[in-house]
Amino acid sequence: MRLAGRAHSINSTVRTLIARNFNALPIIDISALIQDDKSSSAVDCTAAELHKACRDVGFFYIKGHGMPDAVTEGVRREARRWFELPASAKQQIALGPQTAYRGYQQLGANVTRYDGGFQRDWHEAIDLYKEETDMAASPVHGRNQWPHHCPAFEGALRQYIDGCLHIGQAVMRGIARGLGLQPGYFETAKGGSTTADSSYWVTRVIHYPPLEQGAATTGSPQAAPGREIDRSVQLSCGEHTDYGLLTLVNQDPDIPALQVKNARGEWISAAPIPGTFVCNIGDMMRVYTNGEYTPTLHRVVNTDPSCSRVSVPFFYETSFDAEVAPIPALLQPGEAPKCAPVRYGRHLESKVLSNFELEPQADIVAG
Ligand SMILES: N=C(N)NCCCC[C@H](N)C(=O)O
Ligand SMILES: O=C(O)CCC(=O)C(=O)O
Ligand SMILES: [Fe+2]
Repeated sequence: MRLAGRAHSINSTVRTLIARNFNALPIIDISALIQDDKSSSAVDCTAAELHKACRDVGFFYIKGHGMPDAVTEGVRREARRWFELPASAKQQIALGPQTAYRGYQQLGANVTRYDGGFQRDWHEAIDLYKEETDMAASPVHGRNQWPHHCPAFEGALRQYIDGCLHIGQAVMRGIARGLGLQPGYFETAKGGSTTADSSYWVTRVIHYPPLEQGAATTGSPQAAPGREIDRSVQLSCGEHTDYGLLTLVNQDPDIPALQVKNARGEWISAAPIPGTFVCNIGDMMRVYTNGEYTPTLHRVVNTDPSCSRVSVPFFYETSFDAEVAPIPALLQPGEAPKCAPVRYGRHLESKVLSNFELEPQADIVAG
């Protein structure tokens, strides 16, 4: 566990820079958190491992999460079948401003900001969020477009989301403890409580076809002015950090494609390990910890021309209205917060509204 007298923040910044030269991602068994064994020293050990992983890497695998393989595999299998449907069937649940950005996005519709320009992501996906009917309050509020015509897929997704909410809450209890806070800190946080019920969760069901032969996947893309798309580089998903608290990635086995950037700028593979989720912290954790935990850049590059990959990341987030600010108990006496408070919902809106190309591109062949 963390001790009360903490190093001055300059030291902690230096330590973070050194420590972020990781070559591999830690694997953390969270079974003690899932069992919620309050008295157990196993919970303290797990919390200490989470603390080190969040501070030094920002990414880790979790095992012992209790979600049966049948659920993680089932949702990927049903997703794969759904993506094989004809484009016209998939377009019936197409997303746009009128669907609160919930539903299907075809190959190339998602873009990632890059040094002032934009780069097209080579994936198709279904985006779902916590349902919120007060549509006037946000452009992302609305109902989901569930794949109603595939009841097995819809059922698998709902079961998967319930399970992920439970795991997300348990891991956040461990992270709170690792920070020296009450385990339920994020559940009762002053700026907005985050529980399995209140989390403004997101899930993306993603299909990554192989990259086109000869596509450039390395090198620095040209900065493009305004919203111009840089076509010199093709990545399955461009380099980014996630927007909220905690991401859980359920990925196809045997296809290493997710890559995590260390402080030397090297890409470290987050290759699939059966029975685990890859976990990472998002932008809100940087604010809560006043920069001690920074979200790690990552990208997806599916270069194997014989493999098409499915992943189902689940984003466990704060409530939509949460006012996220540095946690006072984590500051040194007299230390001024350096991270400005953020309303999570506003941050999410700004990301989502810049993620889609508004005009369909003639050079994209609908999958
Ligand atoms: N909900 C989350 N975190 N989604 C992450 C997607 C990252 C890619 C997106 N085009 C972007 O530029 O952010
Ligand atoms: O597909 C993956 O492995 C991760 C995708 C991702 O980083 C995201 O959607 O935020
Ligand atoms: Fe991500």
